[in-house]
Amino acid sequence: MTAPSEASAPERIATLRAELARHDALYYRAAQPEISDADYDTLKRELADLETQFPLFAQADSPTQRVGDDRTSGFATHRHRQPMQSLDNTYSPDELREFDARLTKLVGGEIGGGSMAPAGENKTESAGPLLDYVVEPKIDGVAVSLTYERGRLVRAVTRGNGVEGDDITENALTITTLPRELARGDALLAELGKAPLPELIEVRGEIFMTHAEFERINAERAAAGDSLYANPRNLCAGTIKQKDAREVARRRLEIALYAVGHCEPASALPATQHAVQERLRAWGLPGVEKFWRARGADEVWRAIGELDAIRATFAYATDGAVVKLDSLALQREVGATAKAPRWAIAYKFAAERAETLLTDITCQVGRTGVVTPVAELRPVHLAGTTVSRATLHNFEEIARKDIRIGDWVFVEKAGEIIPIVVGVNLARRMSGVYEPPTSCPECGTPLVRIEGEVALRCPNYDCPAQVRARVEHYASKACVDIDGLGEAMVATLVAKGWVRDIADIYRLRREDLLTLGKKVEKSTDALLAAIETSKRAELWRVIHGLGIMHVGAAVAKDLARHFGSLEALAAATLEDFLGPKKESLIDGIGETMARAIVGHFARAEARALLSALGELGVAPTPPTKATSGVGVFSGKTFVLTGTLPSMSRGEATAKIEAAGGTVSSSVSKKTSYLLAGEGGGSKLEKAQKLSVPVIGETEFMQFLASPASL
Ligand SMILES: NC(=O)c1ccc[n+]([C@@H]2O[C@H](COP(=O)([O-])OP(=O)(O)OC[C@H]3O[C@@H](n4cnc5c(N)ncnc54)[C@H](O)[C@@H]3O)[C@@H](O)[C@H]2O)c1
Ligand SMILES: [Zn+2]
Repeated sequence: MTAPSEASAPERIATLRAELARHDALYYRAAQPEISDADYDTLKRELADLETQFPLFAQADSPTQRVGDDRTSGFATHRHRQPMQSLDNTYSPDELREFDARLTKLVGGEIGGGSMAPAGENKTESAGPLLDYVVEPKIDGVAVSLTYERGRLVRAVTRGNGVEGDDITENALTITTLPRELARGDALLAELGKAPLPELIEVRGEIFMTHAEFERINAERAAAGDSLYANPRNLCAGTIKQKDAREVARRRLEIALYAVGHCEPASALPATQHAVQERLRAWGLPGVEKFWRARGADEVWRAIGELDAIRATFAYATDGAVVKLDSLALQREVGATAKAPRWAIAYKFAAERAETLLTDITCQVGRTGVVTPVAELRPVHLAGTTVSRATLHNFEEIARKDIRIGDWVFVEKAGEIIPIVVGVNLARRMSGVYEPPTSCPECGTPLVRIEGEVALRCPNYDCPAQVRARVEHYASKACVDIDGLGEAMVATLVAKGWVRDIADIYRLRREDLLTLGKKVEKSTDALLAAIETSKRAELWRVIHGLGIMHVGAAVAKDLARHFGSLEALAAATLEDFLGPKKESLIDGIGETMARAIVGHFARAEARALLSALGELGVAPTPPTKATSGVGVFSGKTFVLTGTLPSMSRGEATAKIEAAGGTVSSSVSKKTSYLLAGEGGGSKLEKAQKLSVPVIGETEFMQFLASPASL
């Protein structure tokens, strides 16, 4: 691209600013970015370069000068005692060296003494003494500031615009590994007076979601026919901004702390970043997986290489290394710009990218008939694996990226995420337009587009692809769990014409199954026994197995608890789910879901299936009150009393229910635990009289974290 002239620069600058502002809103507020981080960083770099080149057009409120704003409506805002900044970032090793050179010059003669290596030991060309750094993984999550007063957690706030952020305390409290109280530190340190608890401290870190949790949620969504989340960072950002803490509790978020903002008294802090890390750990705060101490640019570079080599083994996504000056005194001395500290830099790892030929776009038909395009690629080596297929999400995305069969495309793999086609090499384009299919690749039925959805669907309930997926889902571990009825077996049964819907599983005949091969008697009998057992599966498993849109396992459990039978659920009307003002009457089930459920059972096929299942002897086991939930508190009944130190009753209730327990309002012999805070009166007496165990918040959190202690 040719650089704009003085005349055309203002226009390009204005375009870039508007584009960046749009992407900021998509990324920080909606948690639904349209472009990759690397593409975003490229745009931002172009703007920064233009602003340097044409200082006349530089502006204090340019996206290059401020922190992206994550504040959303519905949250109280809270001012940080010390601003939360962003980090300057680079993808270039040379710029990393420049960063070190700049700092070395800045603090030049002033360093010395104990922390420095003798000059003779240093093998680089740099003339000055080497600086001490800490190299940390850059966790790809959402920045958060926690305030502890006298050791007790009082608040969690997002970065917001850097000056003030959203108060997400209630949501953050669903993170089971987040300590409500700081530990008094290592006994030895405490004895030496080295880990005093500060009066007030703002601890900074990152809320994130592990790959495993991300995949669990996506698998559940896939099973429910919902669209998939793009990556753990976006899902985490969206989750932490949920308005209902119960929804947050359903997804397991985690946290790592790596820095301190404000601290009173300042003397409670050590003098270096590496010691801060150790101190945070001594206070019981989860820290980063690993950090490196490095002296000078060479060692920093080596540490970054080591991090890059092991970061794939971390449970969470990292998108770079953060290099920080170790001495806090020097950090203060070099200070910060409006947007980022001068004493730190993020070195970002570029997502690995490869170019290859798109040989075809095939279409997969899912359980609910949704047609998903898949890119078939000439096999290419990428981030340690051979990639021959990549997801294209939906047809709208193909149109937006203007992808055509026969194109040379760029494929990227960031972290563990499935490869995606990020764009087309237009210079090598040969072929014409791509037209999405108009009929089902499996059964030929014309495809339809449902109002308000981007997806194309095959509307044929008997479409073999949908039947296979439906039966597989019903028989899967997440549903009624019929051992022996996996993908291959289901495909065979459907191909034979023996199974045309879920109910046909219960019509399978032994003599037919025995024709499937020699020596299949044993496996046939095992399969038939498993099918028989599934007739008594827990109600929520059968509900989940029906494949109602938007209904995953968690919702199925709520429905089972609330309705108690398939018949009652199928007979429910919208009024059973929503009040006169469309407010939700059943926890966790909003309007979209309610409409999907009622709509599902309004279909003749769904009702026919239910009565067939009943006639064939399928009689799911309804939840009994005491064992309705799943989770560490399954079968336990709690009563709450008094004021808990760090959570409201609503929060405590949400946690208990999310873990499968129930909360009741009065103490009886059936009460498992009384969760008591300050000022619990009559309930406490009654519990003691009935010998109901009384626990405090700390024990409660311990139970949650390690159920073995129950
Ligand atoms: N794709 C998009 O549309 C889009 C839009 C806006 C921003 N972004 C991405 O976000 C970046 C800018 O966001 P940003 O201002 O949050 O900066 P950043 O994410 O690049 O770096 C700053 C953040 O890193 C985090 N961090 C993680 N580990 C850390 C550690 N060990 N020490 C210190 N901080 C650590 C902190 O939350 C800090 O706020 C862009 O460079 C881009 O990659 C993407
Ligand atoms: Zn079809």
